[in-house]
Amino acid sequence: MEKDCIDIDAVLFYCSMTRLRQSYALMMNAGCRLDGAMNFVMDSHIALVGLPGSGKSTIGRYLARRWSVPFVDVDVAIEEQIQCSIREFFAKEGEDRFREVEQDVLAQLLKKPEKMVIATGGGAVLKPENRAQLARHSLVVYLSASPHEIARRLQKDTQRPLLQVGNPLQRLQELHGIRDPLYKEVADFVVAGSGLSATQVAQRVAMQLELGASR
Ligand SMILES: Nc1ncnc2c1ncn2[C@@H]1O[C@H](COP(=O)(O)OP(=O)(O)O)[C@@H](O)[C@H]1O
Ligand SMILES: O=C(O)C1=C[C@@H](OP(=O)(O)O)[C@@H](O)[C@H](O)C1
Ligand SMILES: [Mg+2]
Repeated sequence: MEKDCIDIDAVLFYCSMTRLRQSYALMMNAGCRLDGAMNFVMDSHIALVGLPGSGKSTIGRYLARRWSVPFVDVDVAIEEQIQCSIREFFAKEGEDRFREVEQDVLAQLLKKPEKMVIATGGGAVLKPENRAQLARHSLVVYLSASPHEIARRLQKDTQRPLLQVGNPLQRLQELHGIRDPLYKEVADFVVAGSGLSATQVAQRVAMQLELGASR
């Protein structure tokens, strides 16, 4: 083994990437806006997972625009299929039936060859089949946010059936307890969003992916 042989190009490349990451992180922390995307080629779908209200739909739309790729919100695709709102469907058919439709729609989307940004529904990770499909066909980003912050964001929400309860914060804490390990299990990256604006979170996700993601 040639143990004294060092690939100087590799070392220099590593150093420059480290500097670039540090500069990028400093700019983010200083609240700089980066409107122009780096030359980022998506070689798989990018799927966002996280609790309802963590920002999957908002941030997914931003990322797709930034990278000029299609954006698909699984909840919207489900509503097109069921021809009514998710809230109505929950009331009429129940959560188990909703989960079956969700599984079907997600699997169809993940099979598409054109690479896109996908905002999943907060409960998509509950089925092991969905976690396996996500891990196989996409790079998964977990947008983590605290139940307290999400409860504040969704104070006026009437569309998320699971949160139409007397104490939405408590429900979010329960959902967090069950789902946080599942989000972490399936995620390639975790981006913590508490205390940040949606734009800041989106830029953090962009930074992570543009500087180092591939599957
Ligand atoms: N980081 C954030 N800071 C503040 N508000 C946010 C943030 N991310 C999302 N929001 C707001 O929270 C609400 C829910 O966001 P949404 O993208 O629909 O979440 P999800 O798709 O994960 O359920 C929206 O009103 C959105 O504008
Ligand atoms: O957490 C959940 O189980 C759900 C989250 C919703 O999507 P968002 O996470 O976009 O709110 C939607 O799929 C449905 O109401 C169920
Ligand atoms: Mg959503």
